[in-house]
Amino acid sequence: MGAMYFSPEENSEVRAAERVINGAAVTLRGVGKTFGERRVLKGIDLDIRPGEFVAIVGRSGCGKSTLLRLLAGLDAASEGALKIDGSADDVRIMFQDARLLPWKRVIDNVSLGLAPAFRRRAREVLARVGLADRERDWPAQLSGGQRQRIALSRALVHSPRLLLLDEPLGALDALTRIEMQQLIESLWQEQGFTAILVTHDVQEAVALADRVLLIEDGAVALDLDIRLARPRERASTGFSAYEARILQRVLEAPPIEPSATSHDVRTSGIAHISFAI
Ligand SMILES: Nc1ncnc2c1ncn2[C@@H]1O[C@H](COP(=O)(O)OP(=O)(O)OP(=O)(O)O)[C@@H](O)[C@H]1O
Repeated sequence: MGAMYFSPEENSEVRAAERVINGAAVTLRGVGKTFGERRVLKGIDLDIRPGEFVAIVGRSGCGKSTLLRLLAGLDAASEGALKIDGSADDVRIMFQDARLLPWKRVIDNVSLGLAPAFRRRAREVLARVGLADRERDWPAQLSGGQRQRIALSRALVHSPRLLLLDEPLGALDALTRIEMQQLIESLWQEQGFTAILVTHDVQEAVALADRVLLIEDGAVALDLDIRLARPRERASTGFSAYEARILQRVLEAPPIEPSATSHDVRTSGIAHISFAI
């Protein structure tokens, strides 16, 4: 039998089928969030498949972090239902700042909350992110990029089924950022978790995500599948076309008025979050 050739789209689907899928499914129905008079998120319906990599983009203040906080269970929705197929312990979140404990060594930061028997696992994860030799260091002895690798290790040591990433690479220089993107992509491919990444960087969204969501005026204004083979070639025409399309759509949206308030929320339903085992 001759060799089989796949178009980039088909190739991407074949690779997805080969991946270990260990991720949690996420379902949102009519999810909204109101702060005082301001209705930040309105009636969001969303189905995220196990193992999917979703990027969320949108103008500053559109509600990206709010949505992630609801998914992490750090905040409660004001309306609607949010369901994550797994337990609360299956969900981990990573922020722009590493939030390491300065008085604990690297290894102790990574194994925080773990029984001593799991220290070996912490060492394995540190080795995987390339920092095995820094386990006895204090966080202050590390660079920003290294600290984010530690934060990533601290999330991964728990083998999450849903990893939430809130602009985790926002403070890094361009080169470190690309290296970290590659690391996150390969860890996601190896471990099969569902990933939801909030980012201001449309190129980062296209480089990493199966699907890019644009939040605008509190709702999902664009839900776009990225059908490009991995690893993605940033200089390719297909890549640039996706990037241009998303960027153009973001720029079409009117800037968010800081004073904009709205809408009567008194009729909204009861907030609900549940984890199905
Ligand atoms: N705890 C809070 N109390 C009151 N208002 C809040 C709170 N958290 C967020 N908001 C408001 O909700 C809106 C959305 O904020 P959010 O942080 O989700 O935006 P974002 O899209 O992540 O912005 P950025 O890209 O700038 O980080 C903003 O108007 C913000 O002021």
